[in-house]
Amino acid sequence: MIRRVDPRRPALITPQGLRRIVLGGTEGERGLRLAAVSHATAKRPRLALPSERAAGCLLVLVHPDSGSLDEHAREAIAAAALLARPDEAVVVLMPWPQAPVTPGAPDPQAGALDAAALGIDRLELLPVNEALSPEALADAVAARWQTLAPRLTLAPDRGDDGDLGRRLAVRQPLACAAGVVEIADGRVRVRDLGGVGRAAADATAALDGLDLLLLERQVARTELPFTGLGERQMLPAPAPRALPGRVDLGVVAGQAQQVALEEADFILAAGNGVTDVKLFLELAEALGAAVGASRVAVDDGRFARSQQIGATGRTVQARGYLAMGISGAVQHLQGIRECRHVLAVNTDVSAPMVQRAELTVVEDVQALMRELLALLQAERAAPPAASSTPIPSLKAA
Ligand SMILES: Cc1cc2nc3c(=O)[nH]c(=O)nc-3n(C[C@H](O)[C@H](O)[C@H](O)COP(=O)(O)OP(=O)(O)OC[C@H]3O[C@@H](n4cnc5c(N)ncnc54)[C@H](O)[C@@H]3O)c2cc1C
Repeated sequence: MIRRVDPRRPALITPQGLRRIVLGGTEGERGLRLAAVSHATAKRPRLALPSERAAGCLLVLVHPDSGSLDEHAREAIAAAALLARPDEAVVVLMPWPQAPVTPGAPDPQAGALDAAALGIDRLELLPVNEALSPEALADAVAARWQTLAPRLTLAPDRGDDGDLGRRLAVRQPLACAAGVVEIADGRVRVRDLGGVGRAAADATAALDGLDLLLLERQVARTELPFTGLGERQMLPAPAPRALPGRVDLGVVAGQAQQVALEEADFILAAGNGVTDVKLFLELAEALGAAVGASRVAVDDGRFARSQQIGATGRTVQARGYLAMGISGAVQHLQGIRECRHVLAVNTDVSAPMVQRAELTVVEDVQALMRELLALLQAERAAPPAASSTPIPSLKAA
Protein backbone atom coordinates (compact mmCIF):
# COMPACT_ATOMS: atom_id res chain seq x y z
CA MET A 1 0.00 0.00 0.00
CA ILE A 2 1.31 3.49 -0.78
CA ARG A 3 0.99 5.90 2.11
CA ARG A 4 0.95 9.47 0.99
CA VAL A 5 1.93 12.36 3.18
CA ASP A 6 -0.46 15.26 3.14
CA PRO A 7 1.57 18.33 4.18
CA ARG A 8 -1.60 19.71 5.83
CA ARG A 9 -2.23 16.62 7.94
CA PRO A 10 -2.32 16.96 11.73
CA ALA A 11 0.98 18.15 13.12
CA LEU A 12 2.42 19.59 16.24
CA ILE A 13 5.52 21.60 16.99
CA THR A 14 7.90 19.74 19.24
CA PRO A 15 9.54 21.49 22.20
CA GLN A 16 12.61 21.76 19.94
CA GLY A 17 10.53 23.92 17.58
CA LEU A 18 10.45 21.52 14.63
CA ARG A 19 7.25 20.24 13.09
CA ARG A 20 6.14 16.69 13.78
CA ILE A 21 3.35 15.10 11.80
CA VAL A 22 0.87 13.28 14.03
CA LEU A 23 0.24 9.96 12.35
CA GLY A 24 -3.25 8.62 12.91
CA GLY A 25 -4.41 11.92 14.42
CA THR A 26 -8.12 12.52 14.78
CA GLU A 27 -10.02 15.34 13.15
CA GLY A 28 -9.97 17.21 16.43
CA GLU A 29 -6.19 17.36 16.26
CA ARG A 30 -6.08 19.14 12.91
CA GLY A 31 -3.97 22.27 12.71
CA LEU A 32 -0.69 23.05 14.34
CA ARG A 33 -0.70 22.57 18.07
CA LEU A 34 2.03 24.64 19.60
CA ALA A 35 3.90 23.02 22.44
CA ALA A 36 3.88 25.09 25.57
CA VAL A 37 7.40 26.45 25.71
CA SER A 38 7.98 29.47 27.85
CA HIS A 39 10.35 32.11 26.50
CA ALA A 40 9.68 34.54 29.29
CA THR A 41 13.37 34.86 30.12
CA ALA A 42 15.61 37.14 28.03
CA LYS A 43 16.97 35.38 24.98
CA ARG A 44 20.67 34.78 24.60
CA PRO A 45 22.77 34.05 21.53
CA ARG A 46 22.88 30.34 20.78
CA LEU A 47 26.53 30.50 19.70
CA ALA A 48 29.03 31.54 22.36
CA LEU A 49 31.84 32.61 20.01
CA PRO A 50 32.12 34.67 16.80
CA SER A 51 30.86 32.80 13.75
CA GLU A 52 34.35 32.82 12.18
CA ARG A 53 35.60 30.68 15.04
CA ALA A 54 32.71 28.20 14.99
CA ALA A 55 33.57 24.54 14.45
CA GLY A 56 31.38 24.40 11.32
CA CYS A 57 28.21 25.86 9.92
CA LEU A 58 24.76 25.27 8.51
CA LEU A 59 24.02 27.32 5.41
CA VAL A 60 20.62 28.74 4.42
CA LEU A 61 19.90 30.08 0.92
CA VAL A 62 17.11 32.64 0.73
CA HIS A 63 16.05 35.42 -1.61
CA PRO A 64 14.67 38.58 -0.01
CA ASP A 65 11.24 39.80 -1.01
CA SER A 66 11.66 43.57 -1.52
CA GLY A 67 14.18 43.83 1.27
CA SER A 68 12.41 41.60 3.78
CA LEU A 69 12.13 37.88 4.38
CA ASP A 70 8.77 36.15 4.21
CA GLU A 71 7.54 33.45 6.59
CA HIS A 72 8.78 30.58 4.43
CA ALA A 73 12.33 31.98 4.43
CA ARG A 74 12.16 32.68 8.17
CA GLU A 75 11.05 29.10 8.81
CA ALA A 76 14.01 27.71 6.84
CA ILE A 77 16.39 29.87 8.89
CA ALA A 78 14.70 28.80 12.13
CA ALA A 79 15.00 25.13 11.11
CA ALA A 80 18.75 25.60 10.54
CA ALA A 81 19.13 27.33 13.92
CA LEU A 82 17.28 24.46 15.63
CA LEU A 83 19.33 21.80 13.83
CA ALA A 84 22.72 23.48 14.38
CA ARG A 85 25.00 21.96 16.99
CA PRO A 86 26.08 24.27 19.83
CA ASP A 87 29.42 24.99 18.15
CA GLU A 88 28.05 25.44 14.60
CA ALA A 89 27.16 28.81 13.08
CA VAL A 90 24.02 29.51 11.06
CA VAL A 91 25.11 31.36 7.94
CA VAL A 92 22.49 32.84 5.64
CA LEU A 93 23.55 33.57 2.07
CA MET A 94 21.22 36.04 0.43
CA PRO A 95 21.32 37.55 -3.08
CA TRP A 96 20.87 41.25 -2.44
CA PRO A 97 19.55 43.38 -5.32
CA GLN A 98 20.11 46.83 -3.86
CA ALA A 99 23.51 46.13 -2.38
CA PRO A 100 26.33 48.67 -2.43
CA VAL A 101 29.28 47.60 -4.55
CA THR A 102 31.96 47.97 -1.88
CA PRO A 103 32.69 44.59 -0.31
CA GLY A 104 32.73 44.72 3.47
CA ALA A 105 30.61 47.87 3.65
CA PRO A 106 27.40 47.63 5.67
CA ASP A 107 24.23 47.98 3.63
CA PRO A 108 21.72 50.36 5.25
CA GLN A 109 18.75 48.45 3.82
CA ALA A 110 19.99 45.08 4.99
CA GLY A 111 20.35 46.74 8.39
CA ALA A 112 16.56 46.75 8.59
CA LEU A 113 16.58 42.93 8.80
CA ASP A 114 16.85 41.84 12.40
CA ALA A 115 19.23 38.99 11.67
CA ALA A 116 19.88 38.10 15.32
CA ALA A 117 16.16 37.75 16.10
CA LEU A 118 15.78 35.40 13.13
CA GLY A 119 18.48 33.13 14.54
CA ILE A 120 21.13 34.16 11.99
CA ASP A 121 24.72 34.14 13.20
CA ARG A 122 26.14 35.61 9.99
CA LEU A 123 24.17 37.19 7.18
CA GLU A 124 26.17 37.16 3.95
CA LEU A 125 24.84 39.46 1.24
CA LEU A 126 25.67 38.70 -2.34
CA PRO A 127 25.24 41.81 -4.51
CA VAL A 128 23.26 40.98 -7.65
CA ASN A 129 21.67 42.89 -10.46
CA GLU A 130 19.02 41.98 -13.01
CA ALA A 131 21.61 41.20 -15.68
CA LEU A 132 23.16 38.41 -13.62
CA SER A 133 22.13 35.04 -15.05
CA PRO A 134 20.89 32.22 -12.79
CA GLU A 135 23.98 30.25 -13.87
CA ALA A 136 26.35 33.00 -12.71
CA LEU A 137 24.48 33.28 -9.41
CA ALA A 138 24.67 29.52 -8.95
CA ASP A 139 28.45 29.68 -9.67
CA ALA A 140 28.89 32.30 -6.97
CA VAL A 141 26.79 30.36 -4.47
CA ALA A 142 28.66 27.12 -5.27
CA ALA A 143 32.01 28.90 -4.74
CA ARG A 144 30.84 30.21 -1.37
CA TRP A 145 29.44 26.78 -0.47
CA GLN A 146 32.86 25.24 -1.15
CA THR A 147 34.60 27.81 1.07
CA LEU A 148 32.13 27.39 3.92
CA ALA A 149 31.80 23.59 3.57
CA PRO A 150 28.52 23.51 5.55
CA ARG A 151 27.43 20.30 7.25
CA LEU A 152 23.93 20.92 5.94
CA THR A 153 22.36 23.44 3.54
CA LEU A 154 18.70 24.46 3.70
CA ALA A 155 16.41 26.51 1.47
CA PRO A 156 12.68 27.05 1.14
CA ASP A 157 11.29 24.77 -1.58
CA ARG A 158 9.73 27.44 -3.78
CA GLY A 159 10.57 29.68 -6.73
CA ASP A 160 14.05 31.18 -6.84
CA ASP A 161 15.25 29.53 -3.63
CA GLY A 162 14.25 26.03 -4.73
CA ASP A 163 15.81 26.67 -8.14
CA LEU A 164 19.09 27.85 -6.62
CA GLY A 165 19.14 24.87 -4.25
CA ARG A 166 18.61 22.41 -7.10
CA ARG A 167 21.32 24.05 -9.22
CA LEU A 168 23.72 23.77 -6.27
CA ALA A 169 22.75 20.13 -5.72
CA VAL A 170 23.53 19.28 -9.35
CA ARG A 171 26.82 21.23 -9.44
CA GLN A 172 28.47 19.78 -6.36
CA PRO A 173 26.69 17.19 -6.41
CA LEU A 174 24.74 17.07 -3.12
CA ALA A 175 22.41 14.51 -1.59
CA CYS A 176 19.19 16.50 -1.63
CA ALA A 177 15.73 16.02 -0.12
CA ALA A 178 13.11 18.23 -1.74
CA GLY A 179 9.60 18.90 -0.47
CA VAL A 180 10.57 18.26 3.16
CA VAL A 181 7.51 18.41 5.41
CA GLU A 182 8.98 17.10 8.67
CA ILE A 183 12.31 16.71 10.43
CA ALA A 184 12.09 14.38 13.45
CA ASP A 185 14.19 11.76 15.24
CA GLY A 186 17.13 12.19 12.86
CA ARG A 187 14.97 11.59 9.77
CA VAL A 188 13.32 13.84 7.23
CA ARG A 189 9.95 13.15 5.67
CA VAL A 190 9.29 14.44 2.18
CA ARG A 191 6.03 15.22 0.43
CA ASP A 192 5.23 11.98 -1.33
CA LEU A 193 4.61 12.70 -4.98
CA GLY A 194 2.69 9.45 -5.30
CA GLY A 195 4.83 7.67 -7.89
CA VAL A 196 3.40 4.29 -8.86
CA GLY A 197 4.75 1.42 -6.81
CA ARG A 198 6.72 3.54 -4.32
CA ALA A 199 6.87 2.10 -0.84
CA ALA A 200 5.97 4.14 2.23
CA ALA A 201 9.60 4.05 3.37
CA ASP A 202 10.59 6.05 0.27
CA ALA A 203 9.05 9.11 1.86
CA THR A 204 11.60 9.36 4.67
CA ALA A 205 15.40 9.48 4.75
CA ALA A 206 18.11 9.69 7.40
CA LEU A 207 19.13 13.30 8.02
CA ASP A 208 22.77 12.27 8.39
CA GLY A 209 22.96 11.11 4.78
CA LEU A 210 21.70 14.41 3.34
CA ASP A 211 23.56 17.59 2.33
CA LEU A 212 20.66 19.77 1.24
CA LEU A 213 17.08 20.13 2.47
CA LEU A 214 14.46 22.02 0.46
CA LEU A 215 11.71 22.77 2.94
CA GLU A 216 7.97 23.11 2.57
CA ARG A 217 6.07 25.63 4.72
CA GLN A 218 5.71 25.21 8.50
CA VAL A 219 8.55 22.77 9.07
CA ALA A 220 9.79 24.91 11.95
CA ARG A 221 8.41 27.55 14.21
CA THR A 222 10.03 30.96 13.84
CA GLU A 223 9.86 31.97 17.52
CA LEU A 224 13.19 30.73 18.77
CA PRO A 225 14.24 30.36 22.41
CA PHE A 226 17.60 32.00 21.56
CA THR A 227 19.01 34.63 19.21
CA GLY A 228 21.69 34.49 16.54
CA LEU A 229 24.83 36.62 16.62
CA GLY A 230 23.45 38.85 13.86
CA GLU A 231 26.83 39.47 12.15
CA ARG A 232 26.71 40.87 8.61
CA GLN A 233 29.07 40.59 5.70
CA MET A 234 28.90 41.96 2.17
CA LEU A 235 30.48 39.57 -0.35
CA PRO A 236 32.13 40.69 -3.61
CA ALA A 237 29.72 40.99 -6.53
CA PRO A 238 29.68 37.79 -8.63
CA ALA A 239 31.26 37.96 -12.05
CA PRO A 240 28.84 37.65 -14.98
CA ARG A 241 29.24 34.46 -17.00
CA ALA A 242 29.10 34.33 -20.80
CA LEU A 243 26.81 31.50 -21.87
CA PRO A 244 27.91 29.92 -25.15
CA GLY A 245 25.14 29.81 -27.73
CA ARG A 246 23.01 32.32 -25.86
CA VAL A 247 22.61 36.07 -26.33
CA ASP A 248 21.36 38.16 -23.42
CA LEU A 249 18.69 40.50 -24.76
CA GLY A 250 18.24 42.16 -21.37
CA VAL A 251 15.23 42.37 -19.15
CA VAL A 252 11.87 43.09 -20.75
CA ALA A 253 9.05 44.12 -18.44
CA GLY A 254 6.10 41.76 -18.82
CA GLN A 255 2.44 42.72 -18.65
CA ALA A 256 1.11 42.20 -15.15
CA GLN A 257 -2.23 41.03 -16.51
CA GLN A 258 -0.56 38.14 -18.32
CA VAL A 259 1.16 36.84 -15.21
CA ALA A 260 -0.45 33.71 -13.71
CA LEU A 261 -2.50 34.82 -10.71
CA GLU A 262 -0.67 32.36 -8.46
CA GLU A 263 2.60 34.16 -9.25
CA ALA A 264 1.30 37.74 -9.23
CA ASP A 265 2.83 40.13 -6.74
CA PHE A 266 -0.04 42.63 -6.81
CA ILE A 267 -3.66 41.77 -7.61
CA LEU A 268 -6.58 44.09 -8.18
CA ALA A 269 -9.70 42.00 -7.60
CA ALA A 270 -13.28 42.84 -8.53
CA GLY A 271 -16.44 41.71 -6.81
CA ASN A 272 -20.11 42.29 -7.37
CA GLY A 273 -19.63 45.93 -6.36
CA VAL A 274 -17.64 46.62 -9.54
CA THR A 275 -20.08 47.56 -12.28
CA ASP A 276 -17.76 49.61 -14.50
CA VAL A 277 -15.50 46.81 -15.75
CA LYS A 278 -13.79 49.02 -18.38
CA LEU A 279 -12.73 51.51 -15.70
CA PHE A 280 -11.59 48.65 -13.45
CA LEU A 281 -9.37 47.18 -16.20
CA GLU A 282 -7.91 50.62 -16.99
CA LEU A 283 -7.04 51.03 -13.34
CA ALA A 284 -5.45 47.56 -13.18
CA GLU A 285 -3.26 48.44 -16.14
CA ALA A 286 -2.27 51.80 -14.68
CA LEU A 287 -1.35 50.11 -11.38
CA GLY A 288 0.49 47.27 -13.12
CA ALA A 289 -1.73 44.81 -11.26
CA ALA A 290 -2.94 41.34 -12.23
CA VAL A 291 -6.73 40.98 -12.39
CA GLY A 292 -8.74 38.68 -10.13
CA ALA A 293 -12.46 38.41 -9.41
CA SER A 294 -15.00 36.92 -7.04
CA ARG A 295 -17.20 34.05 -8.13
CA VAL A 296 -20.27 36.28 -8.41
CA ALA A 297 -18.41 38.62 -10.77
CA VAL A 298 -17.28 35.61 -12.81
CA ASP A 299 -20.67 33.86 -12.85
CA ASP A 300 -22.11 37.12 -14.05
CA GLY A 301 -19.83 37.05 -17.11
CA ARG A 302 -17.84 40.16 -16.16
CA PHE A 303 -14.59 38.20 -15.82
CA ALA A 304 -13.15 34.92 -17.07
CA ARG A 305 -13.38 31.73 -14.98
CA SER A 306 -9.56 31.63 -14.90
CA GLN A 307 -9.64 34.90 -12.95
CA GLN A 308 -11.80 33.57 -10.13
CA ILE A 309 -10.11 33.59 -6.75
CA GLY A 310 -11.25 31.40 -3.89
CA ALA A 311 -12.07 27.87 -2.82
CA THR A 312 -13.27 26.88 -6.29
CA GLY A 313 -10.91 29.24 -8.10
CA ARG A 314 -7.26 30.20 -7.76
CA THR A 315 -5.31 30.36 -4.53
CA VAL A 316 -3.08 33.41 -4.60
CA GLN A 317 -0.21 34.66 -2.48
CA ALA A 318 0.33 38.20 -3.67
CA ARG A 319 2.18 40.73 -1.57
CA GLY A 320 -0.62 43.20 -2.23
CA TYR A 321 -4.32 42.34 -2.73
CA LEU A 322 -6.75 45.17 -3.39
CA ALA A 323 -10.36 43.93 -3.08
CA MET A 324 -12.84 46.20 -4.84
CA GLY A 325 -16.48 45.64 -3.87
CA ILE A 326 -15.93 42.10 -2.58
CA SER A 327 -17.89 41.02 0.50
CA GLY A 328 -15.23 38.51 1.64
CA ALA A 329 -17.30 35.32 1.78
CA VAL A 330 -15.44 32.46 3.44
CA GLN A 331 -14.94 30.74 0.06
CA HIS A 332 -13.27 33.86 -1.32
CA LEU A 333 -11.11 34.40 1.75
CA GLN A 334 -9.78 30.84 1.42
CA GLY A 335 -8.12 31.86 -1.82
CA ILE A 336 -6.30 34.86 -0.34
CA ARG A 337 -5.16 33.34 2.95
CA GLU A 338 -1.51 33.62 1.96
CA CYS A 339 -1.67 37.24 0.75
CA ARG A 340 0.55 39.51 2.78
CA HIS A 341 -1.25 42.87 2.61
CA VAL A 342 -4.97 43.08 1.90
CA LEU A 343 -6.70 46.40 1.22
CA ALA A 344 -10.42 46.76 0.59
CA VAL A 345 -12.89 49.22 -0.85
CA ASN A 346 -16.44 48.61 0.30
CA THR A 347 -19.49 50.64 1.27
CA ASP A 348 -20.40 48.12 3.98
CA VAL A 349 -18.17 48.31 7.07
CA SER A 350 -19.63 45.06 8.38
CA ALA A 351 -18.45 43.03 5.34
CA PRO A 352 -16.08 40.17 6.33
CA MET A 353 -13.50 41.55 3.88
CA VAL A 354 -13.21 44.61 6.12
CA GLN A 355 -12.17 42.32 8.99
CA ARG A 356 -9.56 40.66 6.79
CA ALA A 357 -8.13 43.87 5.33
CA GLU A 358 -5.46 45.94 6.99
CA LEU A 359 -7.00 49.07 5.54
CA THR A 360 -10.50 49.65 4.15
CA VAL A 361 -11.74 52.65 2.23
CA VAL A 362 -15.48 53.00 2.87
CA GLU A 363 -16.49 54.52 -0.43
CA ASP A 364 -18.35 53.81 -3.62
CA VAL A 365 -15.94 51.72 -5.64
CA GLN A 366 -16.69 53.35 -9.02
CA ALA A 367 -16.04 56.82 -7.59
CA LEU A 368 -12.81 55.69 -5.94
CA MET A 369 -11.55 53.99 -9.11
CA ARG A 370 -12.14 57.19 -11.11
CA GLU A 371 -10.23 59.26 -8.53
CA LEU A 372 -7.38 56.79 -8.29
CA LEU A 373 -7.00 56.56 -12.05
CA ALA A 374 -7.00 60.36 -12.38
CA LEU A 375 -4.29 60.58 -9.70
CA LEU A 376 -2.13 57.98 -11.44
CA GLN A 377 -2.52 59.70 -14.79
CA ALA A 378 -1.63 63.08 -13.24
CA GLU A 379 1.41 61.53 -11.57
CA ARG A 380 2.53 60.05 -14.88
CA ALA A 381 2.07 63.36 -16.71
CA ALA A 382 4.02 65.32 -14.06
CA PRO A 383 7.62 66.33 -14.96
CA PRO A 384 10.15 63.82 -13.54
CA ALA A 385 11.73 66.40 -11.19
CA ALA A 386 8.49 66.72 -9.23
CA SER A 387 8.15 62.98 -8.60
CA SER A 388 11.84 62.43 -7.85
CA THR A 389 11.78 64.53 -4.68
CA PRO A 390 13.91 62.57 -2.24
CA ILE A 391 11.92 60.89 0.53
CA PRO A 392 13.48 61.76 3.90
CA SER A 393 14.94 58.66 5.52
CA LEU A 394 13.34 57.40 8.70
CA LYS A 395 16.53 58.12 10.57
CA ALA A 396 16.54 61.74 9.50
CA ALA A 397 12.85 62.19 10.33
C1 LIG B 1 -19.37 25.72 -2.92
C2 LIG B 1 -19.12 27.19 -3.12
C3 LIG B 1 -17.90 27.59 -3.63
C4 LIG B 1 -17.62 28.94 -3.81
N1 LIG B 1 -16.40 29.32 -4.31
C5 LIG B 1 -16.14 30.63 -4.43
C6 LIG B 1 -14.86 31.07 -4.89
O1 LIG B 1 -13.98 30.29 -5.25
N2 LIG B 1 -14.63 32.40 -4.97
C7 LIG B 1 -15.57 33.33 -4.62
O2 LIG B 1 -15.27 34.53 -4.70
N3 LIG B 1 -16.77 32.93 -4.20
C8 LIG B 1 -17.09 31.63 -4.10
N4 LIG B 1 -18.32 31.25 -3.69
C9 LIG B 1 -19.35 32.29 -3.57
C10 LIG B 1 -19.29 33.05 -2.27
O3 LIG B 1 -20.01 32.35 -1.27
C11 LIG B 1 -19.88 34.46 -2.43
O4 LIG B 1 -21.20 34.34 -2.91
C12 LIG B 1 -19.11 35.36 -3.37
O5 LIG B 1 -17.74 35.34 -3.04
C13 LIG B 1 -19.64 36.77 -3.27
O6 LIG B 1 -19.03 37.59 -4.22
P1 LIG B 1 -18.97 39.16 -4.01
O7 LIG B 1 -18.38 39.45 -2.70
O8 LIG B 1 -18.31 39.73 -5.20
O9 LIG B 1 -20.51 39.57 -4.10
P2 LIG B 1 -21.49 40.05 -3.01
O10 LIG B 1 -21.70 39.05 -1.96
O11 LIG B 1 -22.69 40.54 -3.74
O12 LIG B 1 -20.78 41.29 -2.30
C14 LIG B 1 -20.51 42.52 -2.93
C15 LIG B 1 -19.80 43.42 -1.95
O13 LIG B 1 -19.52 44.64 -2.57
C16 LIG B 1 -19.96 45.72 -1.79
N5 LIG B 1 -20.44 46.75 -2.70
C17 LIG B 1 -21.53 46.72 -3.51
N6 LIG B 1 -21.61 47.82 -4.24
C18 LIG B 1 -20.55 48.59 -3.91
C19 LIG B 1 -20.07 49.85 -4.34
N7 LIG B 1 -20.71 50.55 -5.29
N8 LIG B 1 -18.93 50.33 -3.80
C20 LIG B 1 -18.27 49.63 -2.83
N9 LIG B 1 -18.68 48.44 -2.39
C21 LIG B 1 -19.80 47.91 -2.92
C22 LIG B 1 -21.05 45.17 -0.91
O14 LIG B 1 -21.13 45.90 0.31
C23 LIG B 1 -20.59 43.75 -0.69
O15 LIG B 1 -19.77 43.64 0.43
C24 LIG B 1 -18.60 29.90 -3.50
C25 LIG B 1 -19.82 29.48 -2.96
C26 LIG B 1 -20.07 28.16 -2.78
C27 LIG B 1 -21.39 27.75 -2.20
